[in-house]
Amino acid sequence: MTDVHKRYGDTRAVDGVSLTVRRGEFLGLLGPNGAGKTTLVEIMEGLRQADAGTVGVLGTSPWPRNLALLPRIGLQTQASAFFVRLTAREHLRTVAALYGAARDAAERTLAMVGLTEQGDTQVEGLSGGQRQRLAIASALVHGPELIFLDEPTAALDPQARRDLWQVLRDLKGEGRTIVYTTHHLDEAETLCDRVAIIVNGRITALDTPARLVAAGSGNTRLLVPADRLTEARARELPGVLDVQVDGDVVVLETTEAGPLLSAVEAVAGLQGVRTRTASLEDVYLQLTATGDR
Ligand SMILES: Nc1ncnc2c1ncn2[C@@H]1O[C@H](COP(=O)(O)OP(=O)(O)OP(=O)(O)O)[C@@H](O)[C@H]1O
Repeated sequence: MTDVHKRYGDTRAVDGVSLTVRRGEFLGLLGPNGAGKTTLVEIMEGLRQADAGTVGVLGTSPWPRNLALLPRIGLQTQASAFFVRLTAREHLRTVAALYGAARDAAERTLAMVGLTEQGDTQVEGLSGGQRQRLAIASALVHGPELIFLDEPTAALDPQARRDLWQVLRDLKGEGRTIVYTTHHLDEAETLCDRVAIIVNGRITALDTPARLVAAGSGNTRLLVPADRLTEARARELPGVLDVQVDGDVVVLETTEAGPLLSAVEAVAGLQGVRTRTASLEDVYLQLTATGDR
């Protein structure tokens, strides 16, 4: 897409975005609530019309609504619709039939998202996380080339989240293209080939997680139990750039971890002290700190 704009009244939800997703790529869209991620994805999906700019999906235009694209893309949105009176299996078979997918596709996809045991449960009797997995299954059942997932792991418990990561890795391994939004930065760092950080309708960073982290702050953080070091005392230590109290730890930021560790050892001892190098979350917080929320 090139120079895409979308306004709602005075709100510039998408404000001049140019972005190319490569085939087989796993692209993460990150950004604060209201940054414009969903609007951007809905434009790519053909669910919303851009005010300006050009959009191409799998070599064709998604708007006006392009029926030929539907079998080739899979969508899971934050407001996925279900046939609530059907069982999970019946729901998925119905979706599979709508797309003309192979007969065994529903069963395979149920297993893929770990819902085989819930196959005979009515959709309205599924838990929030199970419904979310069914929504993901509905996006995948017809084997689409391009998959859009909007916060797919939001309602999932830690084990289900890890299981879905594996499903996503397998899909990528099959050569499928995945565009997904998430607020889990650890997840984006592990899964995505590239991430785009969106603030106020604009892409403020777009690169591999490793390069974004390397280009961000190279600072190291020392985490010291708060019962052993006060914030004021921490600020007096040599080489400390910043101090923050985060629950029961004092976080000291420095470029020179060695001398600071020695100073911390002298005043507080090293028991329970941890170090943490920069992560995608640190870069994200830096880039989004000045954005209006
Ligand atoms: N249908 C709409 N009508 C009016 N304003 C809208 C509409 N949809 C979104 N907006 C506004 O556009 C901006 C971008 O919203 P969008 O849902 O795209 O953000 P998002 O990044 O997906 O947020 P979240 O992380 O909360 O899902 C917000 O300010 C939102 O209030």
